[in-house]
Amino acid sequence: MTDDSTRELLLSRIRDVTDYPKPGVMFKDITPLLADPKAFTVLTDALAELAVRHGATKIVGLEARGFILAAPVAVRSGIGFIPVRKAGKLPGATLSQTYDLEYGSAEMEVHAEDLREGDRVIVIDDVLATGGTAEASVELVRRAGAEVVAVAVLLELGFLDGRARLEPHLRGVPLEALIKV
Ligand SMILES: O=P(O)(O)OC[C@H]1O[C@H](OP(=O)(O)OP(=O)(O)O)[C@H](O)[C@@H]1O
Ligand SMILES: Nc1ncnc2[nH]cnc12
Repeated sequence: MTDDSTRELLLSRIRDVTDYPKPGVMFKDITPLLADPKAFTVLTDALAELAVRHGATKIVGLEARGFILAAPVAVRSGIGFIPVRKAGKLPGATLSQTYDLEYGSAEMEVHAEDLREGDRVIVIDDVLATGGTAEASVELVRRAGAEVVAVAVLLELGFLDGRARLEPHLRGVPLEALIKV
């Protein structure tokens, strides 16, 4: 469980950048958190605890910031890491999914052989904004035959209503946000 002091520490290490990458966007920059080993460790431990609590057998991280968070969680929890990459970066046979996000649209891919029926996947990312990225990742994991047991993010941007968009697609799967603004 994430207590108030943990949430306060994590939130204090996220920097607001106005009008980035486009006018009107309040960008939540996690680089100060990554540069603070105590905060990064607290974050890794909290996400690893979620992975274990939900009985995950695979950790899916979303390129690029999701990789930074999910990789140490995989090591900490002893669970395998599966990268979901932006299109065109994976060398093997892939499944792909297009999606919209707060400031654009994109396509994500996963190696088809990395996920299969029986796998219990926790999807990890840094930010839930409009929910488009998370929705696409859930779809991708399910198309690969695996089960999504949780979606976990560091920060939920409540004012963008991503949770409401995502919930019908989650079909009861918990969306865990360590902090919400
Ligand atoms: O909820 P959404 O509106 O879909 O937005 C959330 C996504 O946006 C950011 O990724 P981005 O594609 O900017 O890429 P990056 O991780 O490579 O910086 C962030 O890391 C999430 O993956
Ligand atoms: N406002 C935001 N800050 C950081 N990452 C994001 N991804 C989508 N919207 C974002």
